[in-house]
This record gives sequence, structure tokens and C-alpha cells, in this order.
Amino acid sequence: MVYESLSKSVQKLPIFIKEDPQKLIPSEEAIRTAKLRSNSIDYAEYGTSHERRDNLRLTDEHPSEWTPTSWHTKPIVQDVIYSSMEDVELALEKLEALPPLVSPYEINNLQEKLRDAALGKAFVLQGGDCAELFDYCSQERIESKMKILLQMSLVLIWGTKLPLVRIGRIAGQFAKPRSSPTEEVDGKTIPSFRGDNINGFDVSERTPDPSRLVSAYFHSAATLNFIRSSLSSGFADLHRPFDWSLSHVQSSAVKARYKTVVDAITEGLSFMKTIGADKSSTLESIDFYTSHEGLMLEFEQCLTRKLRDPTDGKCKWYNTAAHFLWIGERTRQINGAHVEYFRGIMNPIGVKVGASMTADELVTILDILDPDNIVGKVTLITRYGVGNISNVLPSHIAAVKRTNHKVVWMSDPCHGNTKSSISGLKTRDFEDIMNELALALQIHKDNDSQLNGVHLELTGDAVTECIGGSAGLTDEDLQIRYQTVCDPRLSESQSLDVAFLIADWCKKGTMLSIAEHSE
Ligand SMILES: O=C[C@H](O)[C@H](O)COP(=O)(O)O
Ligand SMILES: C=C(OP(=O)(O)O)C(=O)O
Ligand SMILES: [Mn+2]
Repeated sequence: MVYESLSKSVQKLPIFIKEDPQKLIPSEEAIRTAKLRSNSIDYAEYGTSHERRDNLRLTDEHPSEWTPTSWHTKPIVQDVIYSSMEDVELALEKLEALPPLVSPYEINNLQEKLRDAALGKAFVLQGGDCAELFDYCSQERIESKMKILLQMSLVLIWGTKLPLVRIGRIAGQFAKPRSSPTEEVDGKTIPSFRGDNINGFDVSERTPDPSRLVSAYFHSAATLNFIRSSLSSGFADLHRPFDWSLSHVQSSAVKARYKTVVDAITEGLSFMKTIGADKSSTLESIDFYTSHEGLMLEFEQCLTRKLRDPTDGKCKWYNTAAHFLWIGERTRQINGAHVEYFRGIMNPIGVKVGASMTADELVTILDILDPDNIVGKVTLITRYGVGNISNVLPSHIAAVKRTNHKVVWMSDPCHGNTKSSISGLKTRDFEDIMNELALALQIHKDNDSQLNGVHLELTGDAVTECIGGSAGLTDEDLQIRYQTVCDPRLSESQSLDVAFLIADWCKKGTMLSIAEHSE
């Protein structure tokens, strides 16, 4: 079979190429050779192969002029190989013609809120599925995810006494980086599931299909449309917090604690009504932003548009597929394609920071992504693992302090704590998640810094994917409702447990034991 390259097809689209194409873009033959080679090598070597870099005549420096296609001059990891270039071109041309999903006005608003978070004046809650499926685009599923994020928000507002910035891993969280490009199923080696915008979870659908890129756009649009209409019809009205029923929370202690929070807020609202101070529209409606990992750069490139910045009237490049995008732990190579793409967009952006990131690398990546030292432009989403955080976070905090970058510090206590259950299912121990989060709060405080947000893989449903929590899920319980197609998510109940941990820590300034939390 002749493999054709997706990158090759993108370079044919003339719309974005401003410089001499020969200078920026490797030859078609070089890309094909490299793709064929990289297809047969291990993912671990995939990004650093000198052979591949030489073939592509890649540059070590970031090209001075950024364009939505300048990432083509950089080595890429987690790339996708398609078999039909014509179909890829059709998909990308279609995507280029479709309208933006989000606007510069909204993106700038989020940037302002993240500025507040970086200054300790707001707290960020970012959460949702590990891998969103097209099938999750239904009223019930979207409402359930918004509901858990709103419930957690209430608890966090009560605990932190700060405005909450809500960002869903939703309306586009389709592409997944994988540890291995293939997996064994029933004795056969097949391509791994790479996310609904690349291939299907069903074993019969594992061949990458470019038409999925266009489906991803329409599923994002439908999800976003429903979120917008729900919010504008009062779904998030603070006067009706009991409407977000705790349908999947089993623990009566958590239910009782939630009721205490709602009662306190309701009492505050009725006092405000008495004194006539309840007219603010923020009580009836909230801001809710969308985000996803910016992994499929061909997709991101097509949704990157030069639009007028309403604050100064100048035209700038915005990624209009989501308000916020992040670079994953596997694609954050300083000279790689993803960092190159991300350095040019106006959106606030995240970088996953694992235990292997050196302090020097962290500073270099900030210098590339935030050359103008914009407060809150970059969110560092740390995901070290409970056993590593104490060794690594203090040096990362110290390194960032020595620069002029003012970042949002967010903890992702999920991704460094994934392990295999006794039955072989991917799981996370709730205690590890709580402990990493508690350590993040404490280490920031001890180092004269502040944790500004939390990033979680969660669902509003009663799934049994992570062990522990107030529902006391055991290894055997995992079989009951293990529904994830990638990483294990916190259930509604476990998500609320996490919100209470943060709220309690903020109220008391110290840690409670897990036992005290589950009382
Ligand atoms: O969500 C994160 C990654 O995509 C995920 O952890 C990869 O999982 P894998 O190690 O099973 O490929
Ligand atoms: C891929 C993910 O995480 P990380 O890049 O931190 O492994 C993710 O957030 O789903
Ligand atoms: Mn994940």
C-alpha cells in the first residue's frame, strides 16, 4: 500500500503559506520517506529520530515568522498516517470553509479570567472525559457533565471564596495520544484507538478515516450549541442549585455536605435579595469555556483564523476550535511541531508538565510560548504522580519565579497516577489523586506560590473506573460500570469528594486526612 502523508496534503493548501514554500516546507518525497520510516519505528523514538529530522531538513531554530503551517518544518510525534490523500484534502478543504466555533471576544474574556487566576484572584476548574466520543453528543450526557462541573463550582466558590473559571474538556476533546500505536486484541495486532476524530473505538473501525475530522467539527458545534442554549436558558441559575440533583451520589455524608453548601449560598442570596443587591446577571448565568488537547495539528490549522481582536482592532491568529487548548505531555518537545504551532495563537494555552520535565526545559518552553510575558497566557498543568511531586514541583516553582512569566499553576492529579488493576483494567486510586492534589496545594503554599486550579478527568455518571472515594469502590467493583474508552474517570461522587478536599483545604489552610473527608 502506498502511504500518503497528511502533512503533505496540507502544504498544498495555499491559503496560509506566505513565505517561500521551499524555505518552510520539506519536499513531498522527503515526507513520504520519513512517514514510511516512522511508521515502522517505536513511538518512543518517533520524535527524536535524527534520520527523520535529516530527511526533512528540519530547522533547530523556531522560524522567525510564524504561520499556521510553520509547524510542518518541525519533527512531529503522534502523527497519523492516512491511506488516501484525496480524502484528506477534501476533509481539510471543507474544514477551512466552515465558520469559527468560538470568537476572539470569548477567547479574550477567558484570557482575562486566567489573568485573574494567575494573580490569585480566581480559581480554575477544568474537567471532562479523557476521550470524548461523538456518541456523547446528546442532551443527557452534556447536561450530566455540565451539572457535575456546576456542583463542583458551588463547593469550590464556597471553599475558596474566589470567582470560578469553568473550562470543560468538551466540544472537541476527540484526539488521543497513545503510548503505543498498536494493541493486541484477541491475538491480533490492530491500531490503537486514537480518538473519534481519527479512528473508531470499535475494533472494526481502527483504520484512520479523514472524514472523521469533519464529523469532529460538527459534533463540537452541536455540543457547543447545546451548552450555549442551556446556559442562556438558566441551566446554571444559582437560585436553583437543587435542580442539579445528586442522582449518582451514594454517600449520604457527601449529600449532606453538599446540602450545607447550597443552604449557605441560598441564605446569602436571600439576604442579597432583601437588601436589593441580587440583580447581577452572573447569578443567573455563568461563563463556561471549552478546551481540548491540540494534538491533530492539521485540524487545528484549518480552524486557525486571522480575526480582529476587539480590544485593539488589529487582526490576529486565533484558534477558533476552542477557547483553550493544551499541549500534551507526549508532544511538548521544545523543537517539535506542537510547540511551534502553539507559539503563534492568541488563545490562552496549557502545557502538561510531567516529572521528566527539567527546570531549564520549562523555562525555555515558557520563553517560546509567552515571549511577551502576558499574565495568565500559559497554564502549567502539572501531572507528576504522587510519588514524584515533592521532588519536582519545588524546583519548577523556583525556576518560573526566576523568570518574568506569570503563569496559572494547575494540578492534574490524574495522569501521573494511572495504574493497572488486578483484573488488568486501567485505573487510578482515589487516594493517590487526593494526595497529589493535597501536596500540590501545600507545596505551593510552602514555596510562597499558589495553586490556581485543578484539571480532572471526570464524568457526571456513576462509573466505576477509579478505586476508592466516599463510595468505597474496590478493585472488583471496577467491572460494574467501567465505560471509559481511554483513561479512568472520577465518578460524580468522587468528583465532589475532590471539590470538598480543595474547599476544606482553603478554609482551614491545612490538610484533612482522607478519613476525615469521608466522614
Ligand atoms: O489521556 C492520556 C493518554 O492519551 C492516555 O493516558 C494514553 O493511554 P495509553 O498509555 O493507554 O496509550
Ligand atoms: C493525554 C492526556 O494527558 P497527558 O498529556 O498529561 O498524559 C490527557 O489529558 O488526556
Ligand atoms: Mn487521559
